[in-house]
Amino acid sequence: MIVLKLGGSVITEKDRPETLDGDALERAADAVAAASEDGLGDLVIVHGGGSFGHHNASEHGITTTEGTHDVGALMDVHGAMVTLNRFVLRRLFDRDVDAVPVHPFSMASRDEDGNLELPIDGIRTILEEGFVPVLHGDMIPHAGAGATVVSGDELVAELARELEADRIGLCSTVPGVLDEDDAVIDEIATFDDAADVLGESEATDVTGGMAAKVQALLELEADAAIFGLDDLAAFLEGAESGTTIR
Ligand SMILES: Nc1ncnc2c1ncn2[C@@H]1O[C@H](COP(=O)(O)OP(=O)(O)OP(=O)(O)O)[C@@H](O)[C@H]1O
Ligand SMILES: C=C(C)CCOP(=O)(O)O
Repeated sequence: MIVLKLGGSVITEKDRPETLDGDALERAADAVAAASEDGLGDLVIVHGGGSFGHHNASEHGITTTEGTHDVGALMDVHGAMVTLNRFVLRRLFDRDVDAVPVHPFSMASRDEDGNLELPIDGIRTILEEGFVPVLHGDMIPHAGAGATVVSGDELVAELARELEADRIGLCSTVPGVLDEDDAVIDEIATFDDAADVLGESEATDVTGGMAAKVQALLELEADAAIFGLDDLAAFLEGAESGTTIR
């Protein structure tokens, strides 16, 4: 069982609102299709927002904790993510990957403390029937706050826990977590290992950039990797890639 996130920073041009990075998305889809042909096993894909979602959320002042009851604002963010989801699905579908959409807004929620609840049975059935579920960062109903953003990284962590993933990969625009000299840090075992270099995204991002990613992955039992697009094929083939979070 592999849970893979295609970072919004990879598949979109994150600093230009609602602009796809078509070449990068095609390369990512090629890697997934090639690995699937070679008998990858169960795969769940989650994609982030990049220039879809983050800009809209930021304009409306919505984050993972600041919610909205304005359905127009909610649908603005959700609609952008659904649009991006269609682009991702189309590229996978064109390469004979049996990818199907799973929209978190319609199934997940947060309780009053902000804890994410993600019913997993439907996703399990999708996998058992041989499809590849493709989730995405989204808006979700949030008790007492209307609706808030859920990041792809939170979804990855929850899916990995619930599905007892063997491997977790976050493909981002950087080749891994970088140190102060921009060299890839091979391994991170505690937040303090990298706290000094972990920052937010350089582009508009309402979900916390690299620091939030590492924090979420450290809480998991299974090892996770953060790597760039050049390493996606190798990751799917089972190689260690980028930064391993233990
Ligand atoms: N130490 C670090 N090493 C690498 N990247 C870092 C570091 N600190 C901050 N960053 C920033 O984190 C970004 C990656 O996080 P980001 O959340 O943008 O990625 P993503 O998950 O691919 O995109 P999205 O959140 O849109 O899905 C990098 O582009 C960089 O700007
Ligand atoms: C709706 C939004 C902003 C999606 C956020 O997902 P992420 O890019 O994985 O942080």
